[in-house]
Amino acid sequence: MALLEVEDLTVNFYTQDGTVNAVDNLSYTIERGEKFGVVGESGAGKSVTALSLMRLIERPGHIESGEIRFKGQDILSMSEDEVRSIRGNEIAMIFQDAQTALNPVYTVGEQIAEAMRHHLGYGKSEAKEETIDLLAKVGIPEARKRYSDYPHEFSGGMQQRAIIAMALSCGPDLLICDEPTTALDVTIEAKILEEIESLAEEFDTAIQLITHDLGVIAEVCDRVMVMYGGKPVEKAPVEDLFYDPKHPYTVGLMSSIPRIGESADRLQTIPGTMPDLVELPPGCSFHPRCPFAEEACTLREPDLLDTASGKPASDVETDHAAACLAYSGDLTGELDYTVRVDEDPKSNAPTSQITGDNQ
Ligand SMILES: Nc1ncnc2c1ncn2[C@@H]1O[C@H](COP(=O)(O)OP(=O)(O)OP(=O)(O)O)[C@@H](O)[C@H]1O
Repeated sequence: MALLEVEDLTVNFYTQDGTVNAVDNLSYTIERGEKFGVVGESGAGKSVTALSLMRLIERPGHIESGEIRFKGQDILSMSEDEVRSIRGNEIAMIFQDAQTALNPVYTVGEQIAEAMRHHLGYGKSEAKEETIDLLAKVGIPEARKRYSDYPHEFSGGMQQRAIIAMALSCGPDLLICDEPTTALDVTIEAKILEEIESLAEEFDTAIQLITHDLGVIAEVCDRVMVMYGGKPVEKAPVEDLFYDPKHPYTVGLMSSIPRIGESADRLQTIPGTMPDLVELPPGCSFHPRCPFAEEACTLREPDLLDTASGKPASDVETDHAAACLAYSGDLTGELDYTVRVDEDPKSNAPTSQITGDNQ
């Protein structure tokens, strides 16, 4: 049994402009200790998916259907008390904006110690010593002294480290990180990502890392799901995704990874924007932006298929799946792109360039 099994999750928001289908029939699994990336542009449904796992979707949002099984138990059918005992304890979450997660009126150390006392039943001095240990582990210098500092006395990077310490304080099995480094300087970003990765390894915590940046995924994750318009368009082990992307949207995302030393005007981005989720285009929702789109793409919505066999990903064991008519044999042309992967000496992340007639 996987640690987390999300099956056919559908989440809508009932707005004045109409029903926003933010997450549409989404399925994925995360194994124990696995680092799973979720990537896509703004509005793809990444955060709504994460909030659903913690059952934190509020009006006008509603989880319409699906199952979210954590260690085999369906989170969606649990009582509010049961969910509360899992939240922040077995499943922890780190948000982009650390400041909102720290309470300004308590010292950083007290907040973490309090979480430990509450969830783990530690005594006062035990919780304090454990907190100091944890602060040191996440890279806060002079942790004993900083224990009594208030959040405003910490820099942005330090605050984010404190949030990581808080999230890990109860030894969660799953850590959801939603854009954990977006608000930070790039040099601090790399360090924090390393920190998250090595701590997750030490605590054997699985990670669901949400980002719009494939470079961040390459640094940290084992497997990745690319989302577009509330649906997964590609799922693969990270290496396969980088060296052999199968969905044109993924290819477009890869060509937008900035490379150190490369001027911004040479970067390609995918023309167009995410469609309006109230009125999705017919057929494949990516077709208006896809350089390979044909008439069939405007008519038929592609299923997520195993790219090797063309069989539905829901029916077969698949390592690499994509939702594109190219894999069901419904396209007359080819997906004509080549991906060049350059190993960047300054980072572990491969970066890619797209060449080909259609780019
Ligand atoms: N409270 C809300 N009310 C109405 N619509 C919402 C609400 N929250 C999210 N949505 C809609 O759900 C869709 C998915 O949003 P979500 O925040 O999950 O995207 P995302 O991929 O996480 O993007 P970002 O990277 O900007 O956070 C968007 O179209 C958004 O407008």
